[in-house]
Amino acid sequence: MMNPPELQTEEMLRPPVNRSMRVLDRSFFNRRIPLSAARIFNSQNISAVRNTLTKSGDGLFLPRITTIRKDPDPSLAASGRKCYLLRPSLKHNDQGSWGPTVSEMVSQQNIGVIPYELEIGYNDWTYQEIMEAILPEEAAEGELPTGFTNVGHVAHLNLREQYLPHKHLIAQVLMDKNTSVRTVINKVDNVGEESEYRTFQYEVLAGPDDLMVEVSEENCLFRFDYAKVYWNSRLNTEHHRMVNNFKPGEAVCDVMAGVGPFAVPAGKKGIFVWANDLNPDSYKWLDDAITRNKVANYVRPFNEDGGKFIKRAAVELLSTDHGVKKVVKGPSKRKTLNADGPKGADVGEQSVVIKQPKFFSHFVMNLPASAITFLPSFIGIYAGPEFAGQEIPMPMVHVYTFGLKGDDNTPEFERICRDASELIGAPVTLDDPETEVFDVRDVAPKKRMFCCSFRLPREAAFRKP
Ligand SMILES: C[S@@+](CC[C@H](N)C(=O)[O-])C[C@H]1O[C@@H](n2cnc3c(N)ncnc32)[C@H](O)[C@@H]1O
Repeated sequence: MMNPPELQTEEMLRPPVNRSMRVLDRSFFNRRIPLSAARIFNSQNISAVRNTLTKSGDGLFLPRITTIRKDPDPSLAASGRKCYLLRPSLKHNDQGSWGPTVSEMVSQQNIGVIPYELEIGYNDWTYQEIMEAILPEEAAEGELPTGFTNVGHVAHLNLREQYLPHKHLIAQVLMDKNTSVRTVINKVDNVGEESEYRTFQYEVLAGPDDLMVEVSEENCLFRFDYAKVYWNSRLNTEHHRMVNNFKPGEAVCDVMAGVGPFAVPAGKKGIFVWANDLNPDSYKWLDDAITRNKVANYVRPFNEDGGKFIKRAAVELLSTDHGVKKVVKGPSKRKTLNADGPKGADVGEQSVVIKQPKFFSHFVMNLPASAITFLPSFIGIYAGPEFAGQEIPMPMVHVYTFGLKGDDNTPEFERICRDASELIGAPVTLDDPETEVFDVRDVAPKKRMFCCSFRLPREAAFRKP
């Protein structure tokens, strides 16, 4: 472990640089750094010495490096003697570099100043620091591939072209530095972006090709094969926001439910959800999540095309009798004396049946690339003879879509409402206080994901074919 002689100590406190490394060589990062240390004569004084030297700025400041160490002399170390690492510019053999605090402590015989060789290695550097040391120079300009999404034990990278020659190296360091990561994958092309089930093509860069993951969201546990179904951990805030719109006892139709990140947490809140997805694998893992999270009383899975499901579900809900028995607390104290008990007595718990409503209060369609094109399915949704004479509350429709990113979103919001109006054949306008276009998140430099929520216009819902 020889240091290049021209290196100054300060430089050695950064990881050594090797931009031609292709296979991870952890030992390359080992260094012995000549420093000085304060030998603490009285072990009772350790924290006092450390506090004084930290305050005066004479201590070594290097994140993650322990500055209180065993004395380098083995016989002193054996008797518990410690030393405190000092700033690199303070040299044990140059009293002129000590400064007033160290000089005074030495003259009072609190400390001695001794040479200390600090051994430092791969484990002492962060992922970021190692990336800066091994990736091409542009990396220093803040272009580091630090962004990855964690799905259970899988780290999912989407590496830019310039990093592809270093992909295995990046993956290995990423895995070393994140103990919960067991497999690192990289998205290989954009074909998956447009795939029917919103899955993607990937290559495994490190660890086993095992994408069976377990993730937790909103206190619900999901298990699924990430290679076969859609999941995006970055949507958790949006899932939470949407579920907050639903009230216990309401019925919700989740038209493109995936493995259930809206449906299952909503079920836990006592909301009746009919959750559908066209992908048989999504259906399988949605069903699994329903059982796993014990929401089968509230969430029912379906596996068909969303466009057809919208009308069919509306009709079937009307003729479905379903309820959930629930134990609720009665009023805590009796107000009057009656035959059942004395005044002031606790009436305790009682069992009630929460009936599934006959009409959906919300329809959710999260398939931003094309969900808006499913809006014509709402035309005439309540025009069938089975609905005649019913008093039907109009549902809220929440449709996700992509749009252009700009400083002012208003033109894009208006464009989305215009598209929705055209497709549904009735006005959807921002003048209606119930209409909202919510800015969900950035998906690319010029692309954003929005959610357009509006009350289904009656004229669309009752229009005869
Ligand atoms: C963007 S994902 C959203 C999944 C889930 N709602 C979420 O928030 O994570 C879109 C889902 O729509 C499903 N899908 C695609 N085409 C569909 C269709 N015609 N009918 C129903 N579901 C469809 C996909 O399989 C995928 O699970």
